[in-house]
Amino acid sequence: MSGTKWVDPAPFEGARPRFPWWVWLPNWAKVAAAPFVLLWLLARLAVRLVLVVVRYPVSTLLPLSGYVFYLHFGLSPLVLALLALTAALVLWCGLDRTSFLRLGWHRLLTEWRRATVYVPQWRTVMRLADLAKENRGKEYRPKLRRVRSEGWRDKVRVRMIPAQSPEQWEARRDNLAHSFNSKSCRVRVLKPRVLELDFIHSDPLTRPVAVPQLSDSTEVDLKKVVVGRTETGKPWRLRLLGSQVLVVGVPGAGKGSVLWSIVWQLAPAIRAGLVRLVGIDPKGGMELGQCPDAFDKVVYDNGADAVELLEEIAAEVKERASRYRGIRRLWARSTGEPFTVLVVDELADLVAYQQDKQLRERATRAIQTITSQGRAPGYAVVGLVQDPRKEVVSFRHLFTTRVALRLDEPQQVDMVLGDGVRQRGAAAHEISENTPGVAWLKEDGQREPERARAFHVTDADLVELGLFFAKATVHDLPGRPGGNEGSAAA
Ligand SMILES: Nc1ncnc2c1ncn2[C@@H]1O[C@H](COP(=O)(O)OP(=O)(O)OP(=O)(O)O)[C@@H](O)[C@H]1O
Repeated sequence: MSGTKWVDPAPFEGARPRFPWWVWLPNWAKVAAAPFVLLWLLARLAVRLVLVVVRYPVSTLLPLSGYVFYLHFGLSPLVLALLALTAALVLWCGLDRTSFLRLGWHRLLTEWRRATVYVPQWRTVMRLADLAKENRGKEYRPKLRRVRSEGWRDKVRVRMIPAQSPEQWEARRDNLAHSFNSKSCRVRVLKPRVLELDFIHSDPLTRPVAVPQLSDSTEVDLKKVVVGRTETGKPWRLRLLGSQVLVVGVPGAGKGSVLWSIVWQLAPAIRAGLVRLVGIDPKGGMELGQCPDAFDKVVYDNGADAVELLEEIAAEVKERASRYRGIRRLWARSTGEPFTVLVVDELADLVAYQQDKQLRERATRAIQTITSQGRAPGYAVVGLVQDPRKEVVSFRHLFTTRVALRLDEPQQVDMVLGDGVRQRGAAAHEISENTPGVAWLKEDGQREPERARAFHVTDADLVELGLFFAKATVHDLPGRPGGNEGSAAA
C-alpha cells in the first residue's frame, strides 16, 4: 500500500489451465460415447492413410507392391522385375523425355521434397517467420497443402490463417526461400485464403529461344502475338490489339529481340497489307534500319520529321475514331483498314532528351493521343526505353502491357511494372546479364507478373526477314530467237 493506492506486489501472470469440455461429462456418458469415439478415431486414421497414399503414391505403392511381389514369387523374380522396370524407365526417358519428366521424375521429386523439406520444416519455419499466431492458447498455423515439383520450381499451396494477407507472405519471400533451400520465392494468390508459393531452384530460360519458321499464313491473332516463351514453357503471347506496349531495359537487355520478334510474327500480315508498321528510330537507324522494308514509313531521328510523323498518326487516330464512333467499339479485320503498329525505338529521345522544348511538347502530346485513343481504331504503340525516367513514366499508365527486361535498380522495376509487382517476385533488376531477352511482363488487370524470354532474332534472321519483304522484281529475259519474249518474277 502506498498512500491510499493499492499496488499488487506480484500480479498473477500464469495462464489458467484449460480443460477440454468432455472432462466434465459424467462417467456413464463417457462409457456410452467410447465406442463411437473409437470408430471416429479409426475413420480418421483410415482417411490419413488414404491421404498418405494419395500424396506419396510412388513411395508408398512401389515398395508395397514390391513386398507383395516378393511374398508371392520370391527374391530372384523381384530383382528381375526391378531390373526390367529400370530398363523400361530408361527407355521411356530416351523415347519421350517430356512425358517421362512430367509423369515420372517430377512425381518422384515432388514426394521427395515434400517428405524431406516441406513437411519436416513447415511448423518451425511458420513460427519463426511470424506467419503462425497464437491466440488464447490456440495456435493458428498456415496449412501446407499440395506440393508439386517441376524440377526448376516447387509449387507449394498454402491456406492462410484468418486475418492474414498475401502481403505478409510477400514481405517474407527471402526468409522462406532461404528456409526451404531455394534461390528465390514468389507468391501467387489462387483464391481467397489460398496462396501458391513458387520456390525457384534454377532458371529454365537460360537457353536462347530460336525464332520459328517464317510463315506464309496471314492469320495472325493480334491479341496473342507469340514473341517468345514463358518460363513455364508456354508461348509468350503479347497483346497488340487493344493494348499499348512499353518495353524497358538497360542497353544490351534485349529490347531489339522483343521488337524483331513482334515484326517476325507480323511479317506475313504486313506483306499482305493487313498490318502497317510505322517506325521512329532516333538512334539514326541503328535498330530499325536493320530491316527498313518492314516499315511503311520510318524516320531515323528525333527532330521535326519524327514529330510530324507522330502528329500524322495522331490525326489518323482521331479521324478513324470519329468514323468508328457509334458503329464499332474495336478495330476488326473486316473494316478493310490495316492495323497500325507504331514502333518508337528510344521513346525518351523524343519526350525527354529532345532539346527543343516545343518539339518535345508536341511529341509528348501526339504520343499521349495515340496511346490513349488508339486502342479502339486499331493503333498500337510499341515504345522501347532504356531509362525509365520520370518523363516517360509520367504516361506509363497509358501503356497497358509493360515489359521489364534487365534493369539496374529495384526502384526502376517499380517505375515500369507499378507498385507492389516487384514484391510479388518480378525482380527485373536481378535478371542476369547472360540472359538477354528475359523479361518480366505485366498486363493491366492481371495480378501476377510473368517471366519470359523473347525469341533470339539473329543477324541472319534479319537478313531472312529483309528478303521476305523485298519486293518481287521483274526481270526481262533476253528474247530467244524464234521464241516469245518472257518475263520471270525473282
Ligand atoms: N532473346 C535473346 N536471346 C538471346 N540473345 C539475345 C536476345 N536478345 C538479345 N540478345 C543478344 O544480346 C545482345 C544485345 O541485344 P540487343 O541489341 O537487342 O539489346 P538492346 O536492349 O536493344 O540494346 P540497345 O539498347 O543498346 O540497343 C545481342 O548480342 C543479342 O544477340
